[in-house]
Amino acid sequence: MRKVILAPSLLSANPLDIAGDIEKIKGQCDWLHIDVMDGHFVPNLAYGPNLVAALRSDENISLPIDVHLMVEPPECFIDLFLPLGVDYLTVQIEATPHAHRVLQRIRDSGVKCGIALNPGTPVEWVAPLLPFLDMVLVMSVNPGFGGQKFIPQVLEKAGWLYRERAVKNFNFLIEMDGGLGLENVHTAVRYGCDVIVAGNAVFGHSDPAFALKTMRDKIMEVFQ
Ligand SMILES: O=C(CO)[C@@H](O)[C@H](O)COP(=O)(O)O
Ligand SMILES: [Co+2]
Repeated sequence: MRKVILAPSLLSANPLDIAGDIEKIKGQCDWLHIDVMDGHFVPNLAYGPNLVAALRSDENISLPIDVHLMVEPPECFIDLFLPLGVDYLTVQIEATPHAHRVLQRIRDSGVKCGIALNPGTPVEWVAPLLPFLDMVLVMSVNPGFGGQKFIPQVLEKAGWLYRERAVKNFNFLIEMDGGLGLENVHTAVRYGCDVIVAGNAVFGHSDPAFALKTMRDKIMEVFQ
């Protein structure tokens, strides 16, 4: 059985009580997913290094931190995050002509590197990068906002990555982000996803820990 990682997105947490929301879910999740938005690559603004630093220095929070940079160009911003003790730093492939160089810099700093693909970006774009990647993030909504509708056509990208990884013996994780919840989490896992990001389905629920536990149960059914 594959280990499936649940990574709630703090974009949908209560901005006035992020620590309180993390306290509610920390027994039921594996990572924390943090969205960074620049108002340029995406039409929204969200989170930055100060939140990441505050989370990392909080002794009550030991969960791995997965930072999703929706900023252009990422090479101008990665140095803000690399010294903070993040676990994964993911950049969008559409945001730079120098994806390989950016990934190398992330890796050289001892941080795991990921590349994200918008729904309209062909998955083959990442093919030359696969040997150097720790994670591929398949966006299942257009980036910029939480609470959007899942785009099912992206599932095939996860399937392609899963097969490519098996055939060529690569090590990257396959992450999916956007519009995921109780009704489709099992489908994403069936297509090969290892990391499930969910914002609205978790923090929009009256009991976020219960929402995560129910997602976990749905995932378990895939392997039975
Ligand atoms: O990167 C993004 C949005 O750009 C995500 O991480 C969202 O935060 C996911 O939220 P939901 O679609 O699960 O509500
Ligand atoms: Co994200």
